[in-house]
Amino acid sequence: MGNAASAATAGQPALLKVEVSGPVLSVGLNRPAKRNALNDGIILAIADCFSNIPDDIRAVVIHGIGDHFSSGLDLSELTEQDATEGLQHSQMWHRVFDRVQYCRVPVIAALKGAVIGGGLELACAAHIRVAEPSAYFALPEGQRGIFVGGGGSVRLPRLIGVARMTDMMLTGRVYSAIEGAAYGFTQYLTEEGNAYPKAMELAAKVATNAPLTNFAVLQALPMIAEANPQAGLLMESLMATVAQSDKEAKTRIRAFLDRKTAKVKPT
Ligand SMILES: COc1cc(/C=C/C(=O)SCCNC(=O)CCNC(=O)[C@H](O)C(C)(C)COP(=O)(O)OP(=O)(O)OC[C@H]2O[C@@H](n3cnc4c(N)ncnc43)[C@H](O)[C@@H]2OP(=O)(O)O)ccc1O
Repeated sequence: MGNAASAATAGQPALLKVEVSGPVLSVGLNRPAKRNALNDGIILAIADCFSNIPDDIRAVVIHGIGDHFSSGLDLSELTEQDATEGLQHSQMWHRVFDRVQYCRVPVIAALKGAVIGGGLELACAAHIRVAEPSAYFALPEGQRGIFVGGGGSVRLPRLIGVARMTDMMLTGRVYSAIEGAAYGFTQYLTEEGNAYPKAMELAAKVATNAPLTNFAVLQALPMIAEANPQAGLLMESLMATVAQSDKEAKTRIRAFLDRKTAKVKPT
């Protein structure tokens, strides 16, 4: 990867460890000594990385180097901010996490250890979340005297509901990996140490889908799900028509009919 923000500078390790594995881009938050706290440098590196996904990449895995996904906002950067700077800071995070959510290809988050505050908000912007038992989820903003600023109040209630997020924010309740799965925050719960390999395996799998189907799932489905039913059904028909008219769909359907492709079986 040639992006400047993720490159190591003057003896400092790169803030992101970016690796290519076939059609999958692996993006590791790389500040383990600070539990992958999100400072401006790492946020800008994420923006840079997600703005420059190479054309041949078909899926992205985001994960944390070390024992944790992320301890959230780097609190040492907040102490000097006034209200104007705070607003700019939060809106900068919004733009960056939007790049993750509206990424051209599916983004899978592999979660372990602390998934806290802004780290949880980053995970919310991914399309699939995979956790291992060490993962725990918390919003300690109330204890820090702040509010979520990375889009969490928009994305998290849509995943777990307003009531659970309210409880997390008011009481500082920490959800376990099992609760995260039960409440629909994560879609996969693996054995310890397996979240990243599982995320990479899933990424390799989604990378084999027709790009137009993945595009429809990432870009159209969220809008359809929030639209009024009539508008939603119209958008669905339009998207379905575009996808099934594509040569790729015709080739894939022909391959199934000719018994040249795998059947759908339970795993
Ligand atoms: C308002 O506008 C916003 C807000 C936001 C988003 C807000 C948030 O993210 S709020 C949540 C902030 N995070 C926390 O409160 C978590 C704090 N960290 C911990 O509780 C622990 O460090 C731990 C994650 C549980 C890990 O514990 P442990 O393994 O024992 O490690 P430590 O010894 O505690 O830490 C090692 C080292 O890392 C430093 N560190 C850890 N977390 C942070 C952090 N979040 N910020 C800064 N530094 C952190 C810790 O100080 C230690 O440093 P040393 O130098 O002492 O080694 C978004 C956008 C907006 O506009």
